[in-house]
Amino acid sequence: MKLNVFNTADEVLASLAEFFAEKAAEAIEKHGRFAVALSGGSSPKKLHELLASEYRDKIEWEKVWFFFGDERDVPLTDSQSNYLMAKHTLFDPLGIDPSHVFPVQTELGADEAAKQYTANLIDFFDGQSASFDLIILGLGDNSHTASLFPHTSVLHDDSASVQALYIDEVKMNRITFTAPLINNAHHIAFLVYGEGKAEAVKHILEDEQDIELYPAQLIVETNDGDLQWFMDEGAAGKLEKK
Ligand SMILES: O=C(O)[C@H](O)[C@@H](O)[C@H](O)[C@H](O)COP(=O)(O)O
Repeated sequence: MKLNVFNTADEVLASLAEFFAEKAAEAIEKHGRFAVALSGGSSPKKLHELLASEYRDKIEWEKVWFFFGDERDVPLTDSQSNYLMAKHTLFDPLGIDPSHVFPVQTELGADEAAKQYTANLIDFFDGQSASFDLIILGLGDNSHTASLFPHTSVLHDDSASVQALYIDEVKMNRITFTAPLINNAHHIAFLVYGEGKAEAVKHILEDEQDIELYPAQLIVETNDGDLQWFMDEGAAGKLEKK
């Protein structure tokens, strides 16, 4: 696992954008496509905007396939939709072919949408266990990532799949990759900036193992995958070891 700590959020975003481009080039070179699962929330917005501007001509976007590590159970036209955020900040500015984007079909209802997404992944990965070239993750100040929230049943799901569940903390259904599905990726990148995340970062990286309290501890490097953190000094501020 590698910690990349920068002075400012802009430097964090620039570094992750470059990492995205490098992994895209490697994957396209190796197997002709780049499959990436995006994170929701607000942190990735500026990353998307950077990719859509500075990297417009530096990545073979027609060979990139987009998925979502989690989604809120809202219409895809709802301002809370992770898909809609990515559409506005990345897909539309780059003119991404909609057939290269896999929204969670929330119009089916959360349970059916999760089942359908799991089936979509099996199909996309030709019946093999889904192994994304890159999964981008955020970190909530309560130590959740994707929609793996504290004290929820999905934390104990050892299937590499997509699950739907009601999250009391946010009073809504969420659809989420399980930890094994995330951990099966070749590259996992946490994008975390701001002092508000410092406590959660310390819990994940330095405190005792307690996945019920700190679900992002579930995200680990596996044999052929690498895990990197892209943080600013604010988010890393409570770490003893940097
Ligand atoms: O759907 C979501 O909300 C995200 O996938 C979630 O896991 C997010 O990454 C964290 O909550 C951090 O969100 P911010 O980037 O807005 O702080």
